Amino acid sequence: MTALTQMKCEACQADAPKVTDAELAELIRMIPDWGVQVRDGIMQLERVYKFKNFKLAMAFTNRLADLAEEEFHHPGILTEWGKVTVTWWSHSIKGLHKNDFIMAAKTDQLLD
Ligand SMILES: C[C@H](O)[C@H](O)[C@H]1CNC2=NC(N)=NC(=O)C2=N1
Repeated sequence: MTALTQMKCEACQADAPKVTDAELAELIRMIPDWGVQVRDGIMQLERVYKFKNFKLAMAFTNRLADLAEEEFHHPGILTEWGKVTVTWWSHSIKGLHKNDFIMAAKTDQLLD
């Protein structure tokens, strides 16, 4: 199977299917540092990245913003001193799409 980081997001229409439980179980194993949260009934992927200071946290945030624009798929981002919380879900389907797993894997690559 192609690595998530080699894939591109697809345009996610409102009628696009959410990942099934089986797909979720398979995909979440590919991004072991990410957890699943449910907020207002919406399933989301979330990871907290730690940094030495605010400047490094902000630099990562800006790289993530560029990635989101490239893929036209956008995360929730909370940037604090030494910490960035990144949350991925698909607004159009109010849940998780394969795009979110692709973007989580590509977010991890920003650390390389
Ligand atoms: C308004 C804009 O079309 C939408 O927000 C696009 C672009 N970015 C997006 N990002 C995410 N995470 N989900 C979407 O459904 C989405 N759709």
